[in-house]
Amino acid sequence: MNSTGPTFADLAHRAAARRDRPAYGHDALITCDRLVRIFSTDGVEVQALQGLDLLVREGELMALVGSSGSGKSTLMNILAGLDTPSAGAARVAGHDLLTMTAKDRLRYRREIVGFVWQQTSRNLLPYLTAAQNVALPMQLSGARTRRQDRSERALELLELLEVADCRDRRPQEMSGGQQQRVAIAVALANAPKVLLADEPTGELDSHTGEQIFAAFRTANEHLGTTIVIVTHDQTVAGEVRRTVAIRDGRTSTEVLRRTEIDAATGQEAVVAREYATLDRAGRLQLPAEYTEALGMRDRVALELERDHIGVWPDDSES
Ligand SMILES: Nc1ncnc2c1ncn2[C@@H]1O[C@H](COP(=O)(O)OP(=O)(O)OP(=O)(O)O)[C@@H](O)[C@H]1O
Repeated sequence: MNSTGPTFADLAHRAAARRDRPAYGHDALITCDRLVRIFSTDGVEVQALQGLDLLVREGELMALVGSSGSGKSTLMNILAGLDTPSAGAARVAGHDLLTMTAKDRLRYRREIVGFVWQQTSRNLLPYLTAAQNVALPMQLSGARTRRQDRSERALELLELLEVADCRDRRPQEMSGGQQQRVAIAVALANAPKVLLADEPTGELDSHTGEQIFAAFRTANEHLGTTIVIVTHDQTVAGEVRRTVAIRDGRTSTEVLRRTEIDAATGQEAVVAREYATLDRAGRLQLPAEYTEALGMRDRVALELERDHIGVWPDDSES
């Protein structure tokens, strides 16, 4: 036996350490682990999600960005319980989205997640007033609530989102911005753990968009709801602490924003920093502008330094 190799005791120790290590995403409210979604239409396969990893902590308000076709809506539909992944793992608030039964799925959609869509018309029933729209999900949920309690809660939510004056109006009697705020109240009716919003400001002008974003922030701060917003809107993406970018069905970069106080002036400033996502297999995507600038292709040389890893163009031919 090679005397420099690990001893049996070493191997046992390593195995025990690996076993005791917390599972990936054990403390996250949303865990996507190597999520894959393949669509087949007319014999052509499209890999909309190609092993996407994402963790969202309880109480976070975060944005997802990415170019058209990168997989954002596919991910949102899976998290909303409307679609099932082809492979990988996805858990939201302890619910396994791959193995849920049809009954669990219905309960999940009614009680665990709320959603707000881009098309204002998709969020509200046209023949019900704002207050009735908000009360409806409570009526449909399994919990037995009194009619009076439902209307009180509906009004409280409309007040929180500053649209109490619209309580007796039907959607066509409200502006687009008011409809979206009522839609947020509907989504919050059953006190979901997670609120998902797919381009909620997409059909609105920028000023109204800001008001809608403020409504999400209110929900996050007052009710503690975890919120994930898909957006193309730079103002929205710039206002959250964390923006995750999706590229080709995978998370590629993250921008984190912190408030720092300038030592000299005492003024508060928001500092944003971009990070690349390192997946569980150790893969990371180098930005195209970096690799192109240095003519990097196919192969790069890596060197481990004391506090960083150096990446060099392939010099094997020279
Ligand atoms: N039901 C479907 N059947 C076949 N292909 C689909 C289906 N849904 C999405 N796709 C494909 O999967 C890929 C990802 O689509 P997805 O709608 O998730 O992108 P997106 O990032 O939300 O784009 P956008 O910003 O334009 O809404 C695209 O190539 C799309 O054509």
